[in-house]
Amino acid sequence: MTTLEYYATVGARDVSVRLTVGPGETVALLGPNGAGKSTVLGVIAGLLAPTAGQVTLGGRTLVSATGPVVAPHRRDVALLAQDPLLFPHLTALENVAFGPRARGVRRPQARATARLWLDRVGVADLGDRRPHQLSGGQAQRVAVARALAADPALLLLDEPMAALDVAVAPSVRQLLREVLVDRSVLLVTHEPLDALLLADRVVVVDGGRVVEDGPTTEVLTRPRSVFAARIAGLNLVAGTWDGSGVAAAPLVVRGMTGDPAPARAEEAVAVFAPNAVSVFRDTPTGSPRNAFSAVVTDLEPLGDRVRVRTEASGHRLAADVTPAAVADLGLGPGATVQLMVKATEVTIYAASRPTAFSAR
Ligand SMILES: Nc1ncnc2c1ncn2[C@@H]1O[C@H](COP(=O)(O)OP(=O)(O)OP(=O)(O)O)[C@@H](O)[C@H]1O
Repeated sequence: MTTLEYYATVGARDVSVRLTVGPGETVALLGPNGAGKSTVLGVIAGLLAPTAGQVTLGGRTLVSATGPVVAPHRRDVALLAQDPLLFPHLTALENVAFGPRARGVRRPQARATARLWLDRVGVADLGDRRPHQLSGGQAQRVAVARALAADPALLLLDEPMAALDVAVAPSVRQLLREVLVDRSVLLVTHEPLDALLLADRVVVVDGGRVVEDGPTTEVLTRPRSVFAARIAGLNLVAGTWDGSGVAAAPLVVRGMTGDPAPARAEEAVAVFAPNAVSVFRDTPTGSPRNAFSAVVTDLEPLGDRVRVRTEASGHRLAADVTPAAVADLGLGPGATVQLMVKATEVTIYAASRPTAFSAR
């Protein structure tokens, strides 16, 4: 169990991130496309050099913009990507034994370790197969065994379930839940379920900067960024607290202030669930509710409801309605609607951000 301390800038990509992974902690790194997640993994794995800052693992400097660099294979870091990337000419057992062998472990012992790991990941009977004789899920299990057989101080997971069949992903996710306990892990994922089930803490990056960093349940139940709100399935409008609502011109969203309460003129967010939003074709008169004019962009079935995605003056807002309402209102992409949400359904809190890191 080791601590990763990362603060590094990759100038050419305008990615400047500070994060830590504590001993035995799994941290999910989330963010939209192009946010900088792969850049962070690349710096840790030794594929990219930072232009400022440094990365240490267990107190050992892996890379620093000004100092020496530890070669990638000596970093004590294992990477599990969405593609298992097994050596095609080696059997599953030999693939798993490769890590211990590379560390100088003798062949019989490396094979014994590999057998234990294949058993642990549920494919003990597939040791003699070559990668082309394995299904996607089996190959990813072997890749998990290979990453862990080397007993790395830090495990990097890059969308580990993304390439798997939806029927197989849950069992691999469950396997990771078991084997990641007490390991230091940095997990890049687009899947909220991965973050919820696997991560102790979530770091959200956007535009090359950290915009949120906190315990998983805290970030996903009380998001402060549009991205975290989206993966948590919540609507979020960010703006300025004007004393009675969050002003995000031209919208003003009124609601109940939560903790931390915003100060006047301070950045604040208004958060509300899609099932709290009602959809109308015309504005009901005399309503004390929040009302936003919006255009439907997309409809998605969601259990016994339909999620209606809309754009309201540059804000993406979702409403969950019944299929009957979709038919009655004639909803479809391009339809103009009025969204209504009661102030009692909206929580407003200050959007204090993690301190920005700008080593340059
Ligand atoms: N090979 C590259 N050369 C130059 N710029 C790059 C390269 N790869 C990524 N970038 C840029 O670096 C920034 C961060 O990209 P990065 O790939 O780290 O994001 P990401 O969060 O991993 O995105 P995704 O979820 O799409 O994989 C983006 O502005 C991107 O355009």
